[in-house]
Amino acid sequence: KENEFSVLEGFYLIHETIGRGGFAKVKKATHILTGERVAIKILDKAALGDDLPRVKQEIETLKFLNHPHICQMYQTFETERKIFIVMEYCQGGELFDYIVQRDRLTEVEGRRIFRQIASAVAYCHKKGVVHRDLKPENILLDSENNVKLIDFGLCANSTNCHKVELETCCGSPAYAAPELIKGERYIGTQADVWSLGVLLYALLNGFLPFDDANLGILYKKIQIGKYEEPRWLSEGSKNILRCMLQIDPKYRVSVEQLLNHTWCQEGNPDTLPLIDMDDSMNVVDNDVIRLMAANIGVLPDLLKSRLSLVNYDKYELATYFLLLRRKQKTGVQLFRRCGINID
Ligand SMILES: O=C(Nc1ccc2c(c1)CCNCC2)c1ccc(-c2cn[nH]c2)cc1OCc1ccccc1
Repeated sequence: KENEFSVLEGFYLIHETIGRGGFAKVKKATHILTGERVAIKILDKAALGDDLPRVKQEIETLKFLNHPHICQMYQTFETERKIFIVMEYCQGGELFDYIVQRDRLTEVEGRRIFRQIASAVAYCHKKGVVHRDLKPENILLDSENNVKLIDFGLCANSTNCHKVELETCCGSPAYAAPELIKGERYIGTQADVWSLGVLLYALLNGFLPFDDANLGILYKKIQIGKYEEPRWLSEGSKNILRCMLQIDPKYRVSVEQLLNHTWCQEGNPDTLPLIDMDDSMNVVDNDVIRLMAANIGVLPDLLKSRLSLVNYDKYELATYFLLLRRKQKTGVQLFRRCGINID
């Protein structure tokens, strides 16, 4: 029996299991060349059964999403029995646990988290991707409690995601939009905005706007769309929640409009990555290329051309991404001094 990790040997050191999703196991690992921590999502093809297309869908989608608040995919491996997806390390765990530990977030903290989620979703919508399963369990946090959106297994990609109508009813009931649970044809971006409203409500209150153990009653509550506004909610937060939790999708705001809502703009609008992240993606970072080329012993231009074939089964691409993240985190000076010692 081939050791299931032999394909990773020499590239990654595998550590303990940190989480088990539905049909995935997530292990802590180290990217050997840079020493950076990563998380490796391991899926057993046989156990996946007819969920295999969802995983392929997630991999294809993550290939063209590059955003600081979307969990970055670095590399994928496939053996005859397993699929390995090397992901960004999110040691803050699930947003769900973060809220539960605090009962509910303050308005300042809730706004910071919500703006990061909304900027990631706005970026996806601009790229023609609707997530369709937005909920605290699908939002992880990194070591600085910054948001990392995960699980694009249910997402729908299409060039005109703002217009095309989707049928498949999916996602978690408590976060599902009225039009979605009515089984009507719906617009994915509008359903995502409803889920964002349920998410913000959960962040600020610590409980759900529509909840019931009985699914039928829960659906009724969502369609009526009436929810409690606890006394601790500010006028601004009540207003932005109303903009998202409109039962008629025609009256619901878009994510772009959300980011410009006064409530979102309040306080010090910290540097939100509103610029289109892909510009930075297309312009290859020369510091990283020079450092890598020197260490690997190839000419920068050759390395650039190898990286430009952005197919994720290349170790160099993972190395490039991780060094780029390190530079973004540590700043240029520190980065320039760090050599990668390849013996
Ligand atoms: O790096 C990830 N998780 C992760 C890493 C370290 C630690 C924790 C969590 C919290 C538990 N205490 C130890 C610290 C990590 C990265 C990506 C993905 C991922 C990306 N698409 N799909 C899954 C999943 C991840 O995890 C799942 C998880 C594990 C334990 C709890 C909460 C969440």
